[in-house]
Amino acid sequence: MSRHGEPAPPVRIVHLGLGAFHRSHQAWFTARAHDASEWGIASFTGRRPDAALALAPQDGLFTLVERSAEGDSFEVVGSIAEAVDGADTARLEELLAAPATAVVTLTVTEKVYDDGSPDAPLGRLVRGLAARRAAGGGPIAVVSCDNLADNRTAARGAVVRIAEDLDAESDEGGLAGWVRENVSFVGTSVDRITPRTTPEDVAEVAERCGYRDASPVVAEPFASWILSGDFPAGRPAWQDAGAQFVADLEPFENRKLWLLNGAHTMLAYSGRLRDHETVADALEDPVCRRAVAEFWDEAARHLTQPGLDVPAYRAALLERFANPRIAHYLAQIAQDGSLKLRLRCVPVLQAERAAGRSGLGAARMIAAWIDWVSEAEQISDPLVGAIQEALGRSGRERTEALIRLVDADLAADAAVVDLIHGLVGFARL
Ligand SMILES: NC(=O)c1ccc[n+]([C@@H]2O[C@H](COP(=O)([O-])OP(=O)(O)OC[C@H]3O[C@@H](n4cnc5c(N)ncnc54)[C@H](O)[C@@H]3O)[C@@H](O)[C@H]2O)c1
Ligand SMILES: O=P(O)(O)OC[C@@H](O)[C@@H](O)[C@H](O)[C@H](O)CO
Repeated sequence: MSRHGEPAPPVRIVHLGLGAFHRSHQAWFTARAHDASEWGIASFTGRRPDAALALAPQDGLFTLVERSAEGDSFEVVGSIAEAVDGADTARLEELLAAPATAVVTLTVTEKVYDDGSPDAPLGRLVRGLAARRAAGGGPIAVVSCDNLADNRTAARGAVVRIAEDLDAESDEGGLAGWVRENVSFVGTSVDRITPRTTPEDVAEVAERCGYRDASPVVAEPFASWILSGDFPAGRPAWQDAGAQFVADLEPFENRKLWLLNGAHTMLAYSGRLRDHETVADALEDPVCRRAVAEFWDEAARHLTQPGLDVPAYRAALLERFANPRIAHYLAQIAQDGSLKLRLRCVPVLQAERAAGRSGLGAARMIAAWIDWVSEAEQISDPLVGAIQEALGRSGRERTEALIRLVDADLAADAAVVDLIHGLVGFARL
């Protein structure tokens, strides 16, 4: 794949976290805008250079395979003008200092918002913002596209904290104040199921398209992007591809995080315990499906704002999850569970308890996680050490220690601990 000498669109967007989802979502929305020729993306990898090494030789071009239950369609996406190794902080700082750069987007995974080390993505971003301040590059928008509740506040909090630390170390100071005045943090709810690309996908693109793409991306046809916030230096016409701009993001965010991501997490743990590999497999199992429906009933009681149309959203989710041609592996979704439960399950459990109900459906999700971490050969989680320590205990005390890693208040509520302890084992074969 190559641009055959045609120029890439000029870089006006910097992205951190060059993964599969960024390409099926923000890069695709940007390529679909009527002003796409004015908005190129420089996309930086996170921990490893691999994704940049695969894309750079093909001029940033890649194939999006849109996979529906009926078949695949193929589209070359041209919005990534540069694919860069995240370790190249000189290029990042140069681009962020440039007044033409108007937007920074992030898909760095949920746990990275708690990582303030200088070489983590947000540390790099803050050094880039310092370069922008020094160069007089002007205001800019930072758009978090990670599955976090109130991701705008999470991004702002993390960036300002790191800027304050830098201020404390420097003689000049003032960076945190500059960030507060010049960086507009935009909140989003993002949605497009994008599993990891497999070698079979690479082979399929070669066969069906007649060219070699080292790094295609596979996604479902559905795509949604709901945004809230200002873009002081402009943005692409993402609405052309269906993006929605709203004043109050929270109801949409909760609907997506609780119903879609919550169901994913429930299916991941209950499904793995019952030997299923993918979301579609687990959904066919009545035990897993009942657990999802019960959790959804609880979540729906707290999704009452007009316009959310929860019954239609649930029906659409069942259809999306059941797509037999999307192999979305439960093992991938199961990663970082302590953090994901906090976002996808705990708010529903708390809301149910506050309303005087048990929260049985949400409690089941935590019970399934406890069972899964007890059995898993490998646990990928920012709290893996503490999880292992808790697993060394026994009985109710063990359950309580594991719940504490998800939420300290829940662990302090004896009725919740008893409820979850009694549910452990519900999904085992
Ligand atoms: N895949 C999806 O269906 C989907 C849908 C909606 C939202 N999201 C959001 O996008 C995020 C990324 O998803 P993806 O499928 O592209 O994953 P991915 O693994 O393909 O990409 C994640 C990117 O973040 C970087 N990263 C991860 N952990 C890091 C760390 N500790 N330090 C530095 N960089 C790190 C990786 O290097 C990579 O560039 C998710 O965590 C989620 O918040 C994903
Ligand atoms: O991407 P993660 O690992 O945070 O979560 C796994 C899935 O629940 C998630 O990626 C969904 O597929 C996605 O949020 C759908 O839009």
